[in-house]
Amino acid sequence: MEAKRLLSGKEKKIKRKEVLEKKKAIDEIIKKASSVKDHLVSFPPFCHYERNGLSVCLESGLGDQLAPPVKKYIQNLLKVNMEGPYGPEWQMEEKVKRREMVSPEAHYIFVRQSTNTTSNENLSTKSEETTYPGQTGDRNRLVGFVHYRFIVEEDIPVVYVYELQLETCTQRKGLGKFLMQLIELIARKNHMGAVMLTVQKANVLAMNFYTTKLRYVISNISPSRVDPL
Ligand SMILES: CC(=O)SCCNC(=O)CCNC(=O)[C@H](O)C(C)(C)COP(=O)(O)OP(=O)(O)OC[C@H]1O[C@@H](n2cnc3c(N)ncnc32)[C@H](O)[C@@H]1OP(=O)(O)O
Repeated sequence: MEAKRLLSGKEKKIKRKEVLEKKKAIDEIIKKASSVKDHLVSFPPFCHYERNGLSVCLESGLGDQLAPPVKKYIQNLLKVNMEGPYGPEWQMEEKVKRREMVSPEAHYIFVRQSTNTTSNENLSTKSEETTYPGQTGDRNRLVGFVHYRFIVEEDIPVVYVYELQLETCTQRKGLGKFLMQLIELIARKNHMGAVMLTVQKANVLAMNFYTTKLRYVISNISPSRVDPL
């Protein structure tokens, strides 16, 4: 049996007030989290990652404060990593990503590898192979980044991971998992209800990383639930 009772004018007013108060509280949470310039400060053990032959340090950044060589680096790494999975859609997507990159809402965690921490000749060869524009000769060269934002999805404040991008030489060394753990800690500390992200179905390795390794589940509002093709 389906039953319902229409609300009186007074009840409707109370309900509307409750909804507005909830929205205001969520907006405040987002505003507060977004106003923090450097989320890494709260998690000192996450400033360095030394495992599996990898030695890197992390630093924070903001979309509207990126230096030109860093912007170039981001664009280039995105092209290297994402042109394949996006296929013919890449040209359009690249323009979208360029706009997203510099948004004042964009928070970044940059991964830098100190080139003089290794005496390994192979690594210096590798860094030559993967030299990206704007960082030739840089002693602490960039090797990856996370772009995340604090937004509201389905009335819930969430950390949305726009990009997690690592250079090939730093992949499969646990760094991606480490960065996502940091994002989850940032989410919890800032009272977010979830961590969300979008992965192209064609990006099989990343799908596997999020769903199998990190046990992320497909959201009810995912386009893939509406259009499973
Ligand atoms: C929201 C988004 O940003 S979607 C786009 C994600 N980014 C990309 O696709 C860019 C290219 N890829 C990358 O930058 C990285 O490989 C990431 C972010 C996908 C994963 O980060 P990594 O540091 O490589 O992952 P990490 O080492 O922590 O975990 C690896 C696990 O992910 C899966 N995985 C990652 N790379 C691979 C691979 N090349 N082949 C098979 N499985 C892989 C496996 O389950 C693997 O577990 P295992 O090594 O124990 O077998």
